[in-house]
Amino acid sequence: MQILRPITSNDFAAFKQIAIESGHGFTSLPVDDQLLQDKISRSERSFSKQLDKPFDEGYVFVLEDSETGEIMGTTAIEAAVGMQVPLYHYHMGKTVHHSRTLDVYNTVEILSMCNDYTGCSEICTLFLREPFRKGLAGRFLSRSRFVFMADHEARFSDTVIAEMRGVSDSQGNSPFWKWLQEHFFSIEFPQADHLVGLGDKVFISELMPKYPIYANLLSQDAQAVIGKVHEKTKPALKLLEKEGFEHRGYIDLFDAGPTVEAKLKNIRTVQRSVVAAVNITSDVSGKARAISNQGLANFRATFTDKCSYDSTTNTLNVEPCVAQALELSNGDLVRTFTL
Ligand SMILES: CC(C)(COP(=O)(O)OP(=O)(O)OC[C@H]1O[C@@H](n2cnc3c(N)ncnc32)[C@H](O)[C@@H]1OP(=O)(O)O)[C@@H](O)C(=O)NCCC(=O)NCCSC(=O)CCC(=O)O
Repeated sequence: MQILRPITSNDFAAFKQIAIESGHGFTSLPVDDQLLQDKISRSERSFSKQLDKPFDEGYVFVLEDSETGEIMGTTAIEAAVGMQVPLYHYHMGKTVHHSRTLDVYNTVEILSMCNDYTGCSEICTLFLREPFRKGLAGRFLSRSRFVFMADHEARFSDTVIAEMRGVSDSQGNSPFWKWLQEHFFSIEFPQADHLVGLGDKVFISELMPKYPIYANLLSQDAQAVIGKVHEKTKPALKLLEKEGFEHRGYIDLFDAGPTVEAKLKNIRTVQRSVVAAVNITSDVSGKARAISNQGLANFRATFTDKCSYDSTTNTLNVEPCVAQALELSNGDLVRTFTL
């Protein structure tokens, strides 16, 4: 079975392998042993903290094949972003240049730097290793975060964002960054991206243009990637759009990838999942469902067709192997949704 659970220090080697595979532009997973270890320790502390509101917790999950022990992928949730180190975005607005005398009316797009998403929760670090990108695993990995958030609502903000990886090539060249580099910075995109991944963002406030930028003054190549995602990130965006996430004009400072947002309570998986009592029984089969045990440090979730939901009794019938994998006993409550 494929089990989603909190990361532990034993997962370090697999986590590092995922950081290597994720490549350039995947800011939240730099290949840096100390940083990856720190992320794991911070996650372990976050899962065990007693809290009634979010601050700077970071929850990291891994998807494990319980038969082989192989780690298939990872994902994470930041409880509240920008609280320790400022979180910057460009917001795309419009300004109108109008001359009645000359009968000229031009609408120009303006990029203004802001910290508008400070305090929001962020889903991030979604990565399923290439051999496993088939079937329902990717969908499960993305959507399961929302059931965790629904079950531990007080730990998160009511607004959830996702910063989508923007366009860059296999060498890590980003057309948007190239323009910024030429005019304001002298370092390469992978180095800037790496510094941000390490949390070292001071250089942004030191070197970033201080005034709003007219988008039409950027190079054509830079303009073309504003609000666009990396080819490999299109499935991740599609999954979020199906959940109701929207792009409201915020983009990443460096690669111009879109940041999308949704209210936690409006996310489709939150709305459509149900909390049901478990009935452990043999020979059950039905539509594939995701099931979580609603735990915190002992959070476990899986997806299976060895289950069936009875809406009249609000009961989820599951086979013993499913109950065992999720550490469930008869009558325990689970959150479940159809995949
Ligand atoms: C994102 C995942 C985990 C998704 O897994 P899979 O690729 O197996 O998913 P899938 O079920 O095959 O595809 C999901 C949905 O995307 C659609 N889809 C597939 N390819 C597409 C394309 N090129 N353009 C548009 N849509 C596409 C599928 O039809 C499906 O929609 P239907 O359901 O309608 O059939 C994976 O692709 C991955 O690891 N990608 C590389 C890493 C990455 O870039 N991660 C995001 C970084 S940005 C980030 O982490 C923040 C965002 C976040 O955390 O969610």
